[in-house]
Amino acid sequence: MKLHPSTGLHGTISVPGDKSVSHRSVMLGALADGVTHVSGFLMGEDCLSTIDCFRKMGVPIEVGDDRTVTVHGVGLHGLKQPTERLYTGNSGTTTRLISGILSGQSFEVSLTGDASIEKRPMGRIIQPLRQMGADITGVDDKFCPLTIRPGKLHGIEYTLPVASAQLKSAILLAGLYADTPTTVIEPAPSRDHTERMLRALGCRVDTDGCRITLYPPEKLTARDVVVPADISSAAFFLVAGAIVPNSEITIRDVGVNPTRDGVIEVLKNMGADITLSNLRDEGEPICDITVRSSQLHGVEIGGAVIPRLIDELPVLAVAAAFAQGETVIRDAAELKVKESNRIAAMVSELSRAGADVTETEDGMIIRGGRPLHGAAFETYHDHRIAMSMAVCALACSGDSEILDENVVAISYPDFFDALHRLGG
Ligand SMILES: O=C(O)C1=C[C@@H](OP(=O)(O)O)[C@@H](O)[C@H](O)C1
Ligand SMILES: C=C(OP(=O)(O)O)C(=O)O
Repeated sequence: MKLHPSTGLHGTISVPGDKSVSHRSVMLGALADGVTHVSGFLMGEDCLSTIDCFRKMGVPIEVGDDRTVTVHGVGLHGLKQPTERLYTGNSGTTTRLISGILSGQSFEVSLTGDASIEKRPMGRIIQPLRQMGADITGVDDKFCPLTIRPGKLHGIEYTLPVASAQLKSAILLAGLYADTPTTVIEPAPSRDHTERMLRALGCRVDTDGCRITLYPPEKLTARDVVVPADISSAAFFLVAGAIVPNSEITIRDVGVNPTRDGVIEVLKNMGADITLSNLRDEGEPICDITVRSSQLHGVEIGGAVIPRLIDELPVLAVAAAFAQGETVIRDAAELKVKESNRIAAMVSELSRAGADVTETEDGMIIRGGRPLHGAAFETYHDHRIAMSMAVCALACSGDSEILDENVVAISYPDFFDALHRLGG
C-alpha cells in the first residue's frame, strides 16, 4: 500500500464495531438461553475466529450482510464436543476467554492459533484456572496448543499479576461453572465489558474498586447487543486528525467506556483539539468525537491509565513523534507480548522515518518535533503497527509504503478505504 503526505483530512466517518464487545456478544450469547441479535458486529478476522469456534461446538450462528449476527444460545451446559481442534487465528482474546469457558465443560477439547498466538503467554491463564480445578495443559505449561479436559471447578480469590481484561475474563467465565463465587483483584481497572454483559444477562457480578466477584448463575438470559464503534479503531483517526495539518474529522457512535477512554485523556493532555458530543448510553456509553489539527506537546504516559489505552499506545507513539518535546511511555511491558513486540516494532519503524526514539524496559522515550520522512514500513504481521505507521506516513514528507497491509483485516478490514474517503 502506497501512501502520500496528506494536506488535510476532512469528513465524518463510522469506524467498525468494538472488537472486545463483539467477541463477548458471541461467547455469552452462545451460553445464554434464547436468541441474541447483535448489531454493529465487527466483521474482522479475530471476531470471525470466535464465531468459528462456537459453531464448531454446535452453536447455530447466522452472519448477516449488514454487520448483524444472530446467536442461538445453547445454555450454559449446551456446548458440544468439537470434532476437531479449535483454531483461534490471531486472536488472544478468543484464546484466553474461550479457555475459561472450556474449563467448565464436560468434554475434552484442544485449541491453538497462528504463529503469533503460539508465542503469546498462556501460563497466566493456566495457573489460575488450575487453581479453580481445571484440567488444562499447554506446551511447557506456558503456550498453545492447550488441551482442556473436564474438571470440577470451585471459586477462588485471585490477585492478577498484570492488569489484563483477558486474564480477568478467563477466570470470571470459568467462575460461571464453579460451585462457589469467584473473586478477581486487579492491580488497576481493565476493560469491564465482560462484567457489564454478564450483568445484562442476569448474572450477579459485584465490582468494588479493583475487586470483582462473580456469583455462579443458574442460567444466562439472552439479550440483544448493540456494539459501539471501537475506540481502538477510532484512535487512528484521532491521531491522524491531530497531526495532519488542516484536518477536521468526526467519528460517530464511539464507545467511551471509562475503562477504554485513556486515549482521549492523553491526547487532550498533549494539546489535541478534541470535542465529544451526543453522549448517550446503550449498555456502553457512546458519543461522537471531533478532532481538529493542533500542535501537540510531549507528556508522561504511565500508571493506571495504561490498561485504559493499551492498544492505542502504538498510535500514541506516532502522535508523540510529531509533538514538541519529550514523551515518556512507561509501565507498558505488556506491549511486548501482543501480536508483536509493539515496543520494539514502533521504535524500529519510527526510527526508520527519522524519529528520535529510545526503547526502555517497559516502554519508550520519544523526543518529538524532528521532521519525519516517508519510508517502507514493516508491520510485523501486526494490524495495529500497520495502521499506526499508515497514520505516520500521512504526516511525513515524501511517500511511504506499508508492507503486508492486509494484516489490518484482523480488526479493521476497510481501514485504507476510510483513510481514502477522508482525503488521505
Ligand atoms: O479483553 C479484551 O477484549 C482485550 C484486552 C486487552 O488484552 P490484555 O487483557 O491481554 O491486556 C487488549 O489488548 C485486547 O486487544 C482486547
Ligand atoms: C492485542 C490485541 O488483540 P488480541 O490480544 O485479542 O490478539 C489487539 O487487538 O491489539
